[in-house]
Amino acid sequence: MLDVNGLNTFYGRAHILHDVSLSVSRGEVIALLGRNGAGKSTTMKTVMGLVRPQSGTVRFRDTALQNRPAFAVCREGIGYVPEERRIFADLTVLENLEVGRRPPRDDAPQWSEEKLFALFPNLAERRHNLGGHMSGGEQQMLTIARTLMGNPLMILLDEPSEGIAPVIVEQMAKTIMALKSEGLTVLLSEQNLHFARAVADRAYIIEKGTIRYDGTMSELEAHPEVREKYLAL
Ligand SMILES: Nc1ncnc2c1ncn2[C@@H]1O[C@H](COP(=O)(O)OP(=O)(O)OP(=O)(O)O)[C@@H](O)[C@H]1O
Repeated sequence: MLDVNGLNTFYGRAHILHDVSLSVSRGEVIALLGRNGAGKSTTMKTVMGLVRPQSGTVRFRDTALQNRPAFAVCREGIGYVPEERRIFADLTVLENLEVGRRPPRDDAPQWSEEKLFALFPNLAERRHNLGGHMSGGEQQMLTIARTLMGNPLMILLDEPSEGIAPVIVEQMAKTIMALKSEGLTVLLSEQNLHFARAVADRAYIIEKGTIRYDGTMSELEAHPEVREKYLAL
């Protein structure tokens, strides 16, 4: 569904991504693993058209996306949840969701507020609360829920477990599994191998902007030396 090939991305003169290639098939949950500063966010931003690659291609269902602006990438059906949660602090939970509403697509799971409240019970209880009054974990859930209101075919989640309480991390893993069972395709970035283990089918490991490893989660289990070399354990 998503095919990224040979991406080279620079910030100014700093060469950040080196020939990054990865692919995600329909219905898969794929983890992009790596330590702080390895290039996970830059990979996502490049796919989303927020940062322009100097070379390489991004194809989504046979449409070339490289060098397309972010709004066009969203319109093709890719939703993006950045690391810094971007909720509207002075809108209620319901209003935040309404902002994300886009027309349904025939070939993507369709979401309504009620369906999302079933998936995120914490948000249901607080539907009339202001976004700014929610905890970090709830804001993270709200950002994901608002992205789903756009009825995407695929979502990119940048470090969904970062900076949230352990009990919410567990809920987050369950939510991602529920999204997968709805047929949504997911690419998530993580430093937390434990979280990735719980949700992902396959993983890529990135270090210094280079993909060092790819394989199924069980293959990664069988290679402790890879985990030790490239991941925070
Ligand atoms: N806007 C920017 N300008 C210059 N350098 C940047 C910029 N954003 C990120 N970098 C650098 O690019 C490299 C990759 O950063 P990136 O944010 O993609 O890493 P990451 O794997 O997502 O890690 P993190 O968990 O810290 O976000 C780092 O060395 C970082 O310092």
